[in-house]
Amino acid sequence: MFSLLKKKFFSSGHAQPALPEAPPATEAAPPAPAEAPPTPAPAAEAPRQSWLNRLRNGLRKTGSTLTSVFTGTQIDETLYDELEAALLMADTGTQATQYLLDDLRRRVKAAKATAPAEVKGLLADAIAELLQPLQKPLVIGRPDGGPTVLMVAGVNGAGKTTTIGKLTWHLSHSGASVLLAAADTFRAAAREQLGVWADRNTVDIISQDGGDPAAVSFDAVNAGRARGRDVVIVDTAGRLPTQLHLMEELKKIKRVVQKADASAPHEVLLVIDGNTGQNALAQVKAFDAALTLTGLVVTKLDGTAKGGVLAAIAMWAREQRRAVPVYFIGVGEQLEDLQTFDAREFAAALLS
Ligand SMILES: Nc1nc2c(ncn2[C@@H]2O[C@H](COP(=O)(O)OP(=O)(O)OP(=O)(O)O)[C@@H](O)[C@H]2O)c(=O)[nH]1
Repeated sequence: MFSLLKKKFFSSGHAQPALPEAPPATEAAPPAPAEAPPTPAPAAEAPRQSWLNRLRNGLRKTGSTLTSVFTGTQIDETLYDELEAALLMADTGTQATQYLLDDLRRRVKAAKATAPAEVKGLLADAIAELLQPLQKPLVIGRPDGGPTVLMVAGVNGAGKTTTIGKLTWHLSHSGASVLLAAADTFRAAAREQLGVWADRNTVDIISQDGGDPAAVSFDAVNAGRARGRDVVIVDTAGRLPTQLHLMEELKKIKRVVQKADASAPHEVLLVIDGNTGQNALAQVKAFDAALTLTGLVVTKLDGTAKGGVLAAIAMWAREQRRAVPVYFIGVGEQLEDLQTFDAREFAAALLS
């Protein structure tokens, strides 16, 4: 699931996350490690095939309109027109739609395709190729042994905290020790929610009632280094890009994290709700302008009719001439519903 640099991560079996040291005043102590583990079977044991089935099911609403285009008998302008409408309906956006149609026409010509069913296969190839640059593993571990700091942002309800909880679980079971920072200092429920994930995973959490989110993040990075943690994950409060003061707060968190560790944050991740389609793309642009994102997590691809947004994001990243990988995608609320993004699997699931 991750590309883990440290040797110890490759050892067989699951390293137990280390117990935290005596907690400082601001820290909520994790419960006894005897606490029952969160949910079902470990991801490593969850067959990729079952995940692919869930992905296919999740994308059915998006895919059914697209695949219906290929039920005719001829490859003609009507087919391309219908495909254009279907791609736009799937929130692929005008640029990516035009790009895919042009690319598809070239592929159809080169393959001398004569049946719509062949065109469907060629479209899957075109989508997979467009999405390919989004596929990249998240690298955890630093040559100097310091913690990899992940800063996580997004609008309210996008799935940040849940994603962090799932990632923590996956990381812990890969042998990485994690420390969480509850940088939403204003909403008690948000801290509690992160605290539940910390409890479930038996990892320590730096949290503060009120106060400055940047200060909590600063403390967490220092604590992560002092305690030899492999990963520090900073959960920030949800915000809209239009809330300029809150976007300034995010920038400040990033700056202050940098003060605690000049090479951090090593990843600035935006969590987006795949169900929000083009709106999610607008969020990517706005958060990127404020923070320079290094990666994305797309949640709630279960039951969405807007799965084409990944193509729109790929097109945007292409224009930026920058890799902004989609490290993970989510198709549900269970631990194993968050998995790495694979361009070809996604394209195949979309058109299955
Ligand atoms: N169906 C589905 N639900 C999800 C997925 N990921 C997260 N959720 C749910 O989305 C809801 C919001 O998730 P949170 O993790 O609380 O979102 P957040 O971004 O931290 O929200 P704020 O703290 O308000 O900013 C929760 O009910 C999650 O269980 C997913 O992939 N699919």
